[in-house]
Amino acid sequence: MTLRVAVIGAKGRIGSEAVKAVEAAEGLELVAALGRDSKLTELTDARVDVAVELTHPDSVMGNLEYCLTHGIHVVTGTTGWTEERLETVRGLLAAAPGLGLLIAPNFSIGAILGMKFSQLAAKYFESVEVVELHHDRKADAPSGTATRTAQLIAAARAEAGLPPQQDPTTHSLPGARGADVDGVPVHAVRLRGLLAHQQVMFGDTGETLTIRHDSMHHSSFMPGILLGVRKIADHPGLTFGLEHFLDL
Ligand SMILES: NC(=O)c1ccc[n+]([C@@H]2O[C@H](COP(=O)([O-])OP(=O)(O)OC[C@H]3O[C@@H](n4cnc5c(N)ncnc54)[C@H](O)[C@@H]3O)[C@@H](O)[C@H]2O)c1
Ligand SMILES: O=C(O)C1=N[C@H](C(=O)O)CCC1
Repeated sequence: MTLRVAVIGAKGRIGSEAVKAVEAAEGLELVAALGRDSKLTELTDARVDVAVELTHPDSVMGNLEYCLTHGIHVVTGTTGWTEERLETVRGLLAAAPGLGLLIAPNFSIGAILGMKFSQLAAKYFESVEVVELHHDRKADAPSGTATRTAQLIAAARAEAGLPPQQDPTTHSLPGARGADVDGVPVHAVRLRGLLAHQQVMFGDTGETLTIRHDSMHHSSFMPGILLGVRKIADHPGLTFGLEHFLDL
């Protein structure tokens, strides 16, 4: 059966790459490509099965609400997730049994493995800091990937009974020690020429371990998006993280 797919945010950096990927994919048909000025009714008019949502933290909630109240599964990579927003989408999904929503902070397989390796390493090191580096047009900071990585590390540390990290710094400019995500410092670099990069730095007595991932091109996200599109109908409810669709 051919899946009828839409891309919302089709003219954006990742959305335009997703349009090409869906068009080239076997078993998928691109039936709608929406930009900022498009009407969401185009989705229902085109009888879309799965919408790939790649827009902006200010737009994503409205798009998800339309899809989930009109019988359309969604795969989104848009960032800016908070517990409050997740509660809202859980409510929408509760009213739409059988529909699936995948929220993927990162679609790149390498980035997902980097998160997994960081989760594994977390309990063995006293210190950890996350540095994420992105292009200069990125809307949000820290990145969704870095936030998720820090949350996973913090949960693994807590589960292992590690105490909170100590920071003996007594003199610093505000922001110099990064943002605090569940006790893990996260530093965000924005630089023209970069795309999406992250290094997780662990330290303990006499050694460090750095887990680094680099996305050099938006094509790195496409296999993950296509996997999400193909699998989402079999995963009703909310799935947070593409790792749940991988055999990790
Ligand atoms: N999860 C991942 O792997 C991954 C990878 C790359 C980017 N992203 C995220 O995807 C989002 C988009 O990133 P980008 O670099 O492509 O940004 P971008 O600004 O290049 O593209 C976003 C596009 O969405 C459009 N848009 C905004 N509101 C819209 C709406 N209501 N309806 C339709 N279109 C709308 C904009 O006009 C723009 O063309 C960001 O949140 C980014 O962090 C996620
Ligand atoms: O380019 C972006 O913007 C990206 N956003 C995601 C994030 O915030 O983690 C994934 C990487 C690219």
